[in-house]
Amino acid sequence: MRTAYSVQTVRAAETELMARLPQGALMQRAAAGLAAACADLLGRVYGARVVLLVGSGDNGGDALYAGARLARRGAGVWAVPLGARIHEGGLAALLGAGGQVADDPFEVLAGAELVLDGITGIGGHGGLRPDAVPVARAARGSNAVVVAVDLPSGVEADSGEVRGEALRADATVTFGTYKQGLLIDPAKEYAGTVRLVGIGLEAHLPSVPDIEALQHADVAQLLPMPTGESDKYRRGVVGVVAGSARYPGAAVLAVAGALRGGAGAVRYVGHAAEAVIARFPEALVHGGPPSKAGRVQAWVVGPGLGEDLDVVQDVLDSDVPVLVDADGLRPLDPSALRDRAAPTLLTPHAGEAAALLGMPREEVESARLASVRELAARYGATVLLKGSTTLVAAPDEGRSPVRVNPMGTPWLATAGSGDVLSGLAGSLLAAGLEARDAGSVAAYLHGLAARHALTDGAPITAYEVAGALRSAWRDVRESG
Ligand SMILES: NC(=O)C1=CN([C@@H]2O[C@H](COP(=O)(O)OP(=O)(O)OC[C@H]3O[C@@H](n4cnc5c(N)ncnc54)[C@H](OP(=O)(O)O)[C@@H]3O)[C@@H](O)[C@H]2O)[C@@H](O)CC1
Ligand SMILES: [K+]
Repeated sequence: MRTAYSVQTVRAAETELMARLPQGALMQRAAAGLAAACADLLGRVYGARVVLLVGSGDNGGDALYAGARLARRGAGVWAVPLGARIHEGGLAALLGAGGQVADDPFEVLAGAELVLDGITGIGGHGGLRPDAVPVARAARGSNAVVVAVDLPSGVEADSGEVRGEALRADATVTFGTYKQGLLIDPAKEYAGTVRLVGIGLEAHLPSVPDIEALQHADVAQLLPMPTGESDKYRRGVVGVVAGSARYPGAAVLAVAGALRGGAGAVRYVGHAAEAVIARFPEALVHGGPPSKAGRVQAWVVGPGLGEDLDVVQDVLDSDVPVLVDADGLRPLDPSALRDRAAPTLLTPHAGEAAALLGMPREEVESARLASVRELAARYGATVLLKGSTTLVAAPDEGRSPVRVNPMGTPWLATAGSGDVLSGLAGSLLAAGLEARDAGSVAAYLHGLAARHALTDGAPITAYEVAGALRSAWRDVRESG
């Protein structure tokens, strides 16, 4: 599991730790780890040409002290000051070690092998300021390896947003813990390979992180596996209420996802039974209503329902876990959902989330973490907010971290892909996973399947993603 903390939590832990250490000790630890990572990347430090982009805060200080360490080992190091102030101790250390302040930033960048981006870290807001933009572009356009100090400059540390221009790094060396933005797109894409340097902060961080991301081994542990005693009912039956005469395809795609989620059987209820059976003879089909269709261990309701929304309440009246997606999200009443005894999992995209919260879509997009937490609290449901980084929050007032999906790909923004995801997550619910696990494991497998399907870099269809779920599952199992 990869975990991350908000800036507020990091600063509180830092204050606690600093009170026990001599002044400046923490920054020295950070700089030592940073210099060691740079030495690894350079291979040979002696004679290497290093440029430091230095902002006005401690992030610049880290860069200057690391630069001083490299200069002492024989590197040529030039600082490019980009803030109204500069960390004085760091600058003195650099100059004392034989480093210099660059006369012409563009000239030193043209010959650089390594650039340390210390413009802003957790204290930065908004994109790069105008005077830093041409310098950052020159750094990116050079042949140098760009290493971000703590975070790529120009990204939002907490939300992972990039509001203006940011400096794309080849690698990021982060201190004490991952910052939230390092796990959330688009900032995550700017970070390159992330290396975590321990500075003793760990012991002062709360045991429950603010956010977490599953990795292969976590998913492998959560995947349902049949045992010798399993029959199809013990493995779970998932009921899928989806599709309509107008949108039969949504039913086919949701069933395709459900068949590959580990449940023992899929029971389809709705007006697209012929289309479902034509593609999947193994599905059990019923005309409806869901409450008369026979026992299931979890329901999926919503994809492609169109206007036929009475079934949503019928399903919510059941006493088993229910996943509500797409059209099914329209008629939801928060207090009725909060009163359900069994878990509910909602899977909106940003537009649907905005409608559920009664706010403009842009507000959800610009505060996705806060929005998913708010939705979960208000509706008393686990919420999976789809997007470039899918987020999953439980309705427990922050007791469990928000899960972020590290496996997304922009190729998943394709028609029907959400229908596959809802069938898959519902199947995992029926197989016995908790709602937060079902949602986050489904998002992970779905993203991984898209990557498997994308073998030749050409566009993929939702149906192909469903088909690749088997190889995604195998990939996870083999590594677990
Ligand atoms: N916490 C820890 O445990 C440890 C922290 N450490 C390090 O300290 C870093 C945090 O340092 P920090 O607090 O001084 O903030 P930092 O990111 O350097 O920014 C400072 C100033 O930049 C400015 N500024 C703002 N936005 C900007 C923009 N878009 N573009 C340009 N400038 C912008 C703004 O000042 P202004 O110019 O507005 O006066 C702001 O006050 C952290 O990331 C890590 O590297 C480690 O050494 C040890 C352990
Ligand atoms: K930085």
